[in-house]
Amino acid sequence: MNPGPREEEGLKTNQRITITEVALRDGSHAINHQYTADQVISIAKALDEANVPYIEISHGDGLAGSSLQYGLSRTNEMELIEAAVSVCTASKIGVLLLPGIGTIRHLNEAAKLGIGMARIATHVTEADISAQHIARSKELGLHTVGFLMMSHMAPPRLLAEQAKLMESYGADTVYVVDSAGALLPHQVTERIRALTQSLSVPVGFHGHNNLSLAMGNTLAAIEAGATWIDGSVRCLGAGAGNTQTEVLVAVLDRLGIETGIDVYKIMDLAEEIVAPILLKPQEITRGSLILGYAGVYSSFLLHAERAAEKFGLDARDILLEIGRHKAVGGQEDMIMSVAAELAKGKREAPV
Ligand SMILES: CC[C@H](O)CC(=O)C(=O)O
Ligand SMILES: [Mn+2]
Repeated sequence: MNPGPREEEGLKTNQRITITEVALRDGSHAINHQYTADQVISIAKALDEANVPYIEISHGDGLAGSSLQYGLSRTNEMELIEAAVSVCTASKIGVLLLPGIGTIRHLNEAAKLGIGMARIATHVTEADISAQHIARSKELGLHTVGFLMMSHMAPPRLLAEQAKLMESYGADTVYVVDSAGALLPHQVTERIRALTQSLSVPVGFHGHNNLSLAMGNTLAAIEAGATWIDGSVRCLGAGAGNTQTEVLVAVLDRLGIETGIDVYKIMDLAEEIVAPILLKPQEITRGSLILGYAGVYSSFLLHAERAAEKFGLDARDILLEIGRHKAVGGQEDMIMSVAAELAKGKREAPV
């Protein structure tokens, strides 16, 4: 399959990378959490046939995210998880859980459906709230991942301390998560290195493409020692989306880095099954670019666009203000209040 010479310099070619496909979870943000069971079945089946090791399925904000605050799911996520488990033979289904949004009860329920992985996500400086959930996930026999969101907001040393906490609670892998797509390649390198130097467990990377750096950052992460990588077919994810899985698989194949994923099959499912369900192509629009520029949560984009329409504002002004407030995941309600304040200021400004 590999068509030509490999550019191996700098990357270890004997590395094996484990890919987690997130289009059915992070991609849920991009389609307003409107997945149907039929869509999930056809995507999961095709990912399984392409031999993708892990497929994450949950509301975009993790288990139990379906709410007025984060957006209501069209289909109960447990139904989606069950449907995906029933059609997968090679791929394992994973879930995302943000302690406080999802609870141990939701984790137990998902485990009963036959998942193989749970990723426990916290803000980058709040790893301590993951202890119980990581411990329970381990008791359930799941591959357990600590997922440190908004990693651009912590310097490498602090990030490594937080990762170490997750490892001490039992995490099998810890991820650097560039939720805002704000990290630059050298900052990814520094962060991944800080983790690989202080942890005994593998390190992962989850990128967003708001600054068009998802692929570059992912390669920097791999070069710095990350061996667990997230991708989304057709970039289907929050903001400008994630590292595009089918492209990543092809690039890694050219580099001689093993993923076990069938290059043609992952391309075909991207083109034939996922592309038709996109509401619009995952482009870097001025809105998503601002997310990376201002360091704002990628999943805030559609909320900010709605608030901009409601208050007659430019979504970029709202997102810049949210960036100044250093809002973290879970603070979606701030978007409407910030927009209301900006609109008030605009009305009251002297003409
Ligand atoms: C709100 C959860 C979030 O979408 C998780 C994630 O994928 C990220 O932080 O990038
Ligand atoms: Mn994400």
